[in-house]
Amino acid sequence: MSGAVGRVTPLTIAIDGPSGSGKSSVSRQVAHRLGLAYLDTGAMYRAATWWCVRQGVDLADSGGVAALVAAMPLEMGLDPLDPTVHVDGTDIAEAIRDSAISTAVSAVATNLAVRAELQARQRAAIEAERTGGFSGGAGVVAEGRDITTVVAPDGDARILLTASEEARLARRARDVHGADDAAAVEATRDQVLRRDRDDSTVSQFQVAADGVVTVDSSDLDFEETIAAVLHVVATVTGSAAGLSR
Ligand SMILES: Nc1ncnc2c1ncn2[C@@H]1O[C@H](COP(=O)(O)OP(=O)(O)OP(=O)(O)O)[C@@H](O)[C@H]1O
Ligand SMILES: Nc1ccn([C@H]2C[C@H](O)[C@@H](COP(=O)(O)O)O2)c(=O)n1
Repeated sequence: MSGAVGRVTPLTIAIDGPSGSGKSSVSRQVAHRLGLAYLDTGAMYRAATWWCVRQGVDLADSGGVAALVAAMPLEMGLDPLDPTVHVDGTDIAEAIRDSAISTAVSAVATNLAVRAELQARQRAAIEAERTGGFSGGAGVVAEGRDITTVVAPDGDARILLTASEEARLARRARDVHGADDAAAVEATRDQVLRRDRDDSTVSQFQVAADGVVTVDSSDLDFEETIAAVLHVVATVTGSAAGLSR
């Protein structure tokens, strides 16, 4: 529980961006510091992919995949300090980060019926946080690729978090390979750039939509990026909400 009970106006903060831009790590910290819940929508697409692989469906079978995802018993835990992902009672938080899932996830995320199903669940989770849920009604930071544009276009703050291709590849290489030398960066290219190419066929996350504020983290360190996002939240919500919560 965030201790946010009794606060007046719930906040929905929507953050989109390409792979490696820092959405997940920055959103978690922003949510924690503001006493909000944290919704990792990418984890939901990863969970759907894990579930389909587990059930043995061919990911190219769009009808089969859509039917499985429609019935997927997914539970998302929205504590920013300990976000959890369970499907059918199994904790899959680690399994969905496997490189096999990272490689396959775009095939599921570009299935339009899957998107409609998960977007509906995401809207429901956001609404639940505006009235109760983990945050006690304080609200949520939801991040992904289509949150500012499709899932929460009326969000109180909408941010596109970007970074140069070079910065994103280096960050992901350090995460996955523990180094950002040329070999590590090359080995990361598919998981960052090819995935972004595939994912951008169904979502718009490379350029900010109308009313969405861009934060470019290429030359910012982690703390500076969090501060920049908090500053945008405080500015666009028209109060000190983003700083005092
Ligand atoms: N401003 C920053 N400066 C340096 N490193 C950063 C910055 N922001 C995030 N990072 C680091 O970059 C890595 C990738 O960040 P993160 O996983 O949050 O990106 P993402 O946009 O959610 O990626 P994906 O969509 O592929 O899951 C993490 O190790 C994170 O700590
Ligand atoms: N709102 C979203 C969130 C994620 N996706 C897709 C794009 C990614 O390939 C995949 C996993 O996301 P990640 O954990 O890397 O942020 O899910 C999407 O299409 N829409």
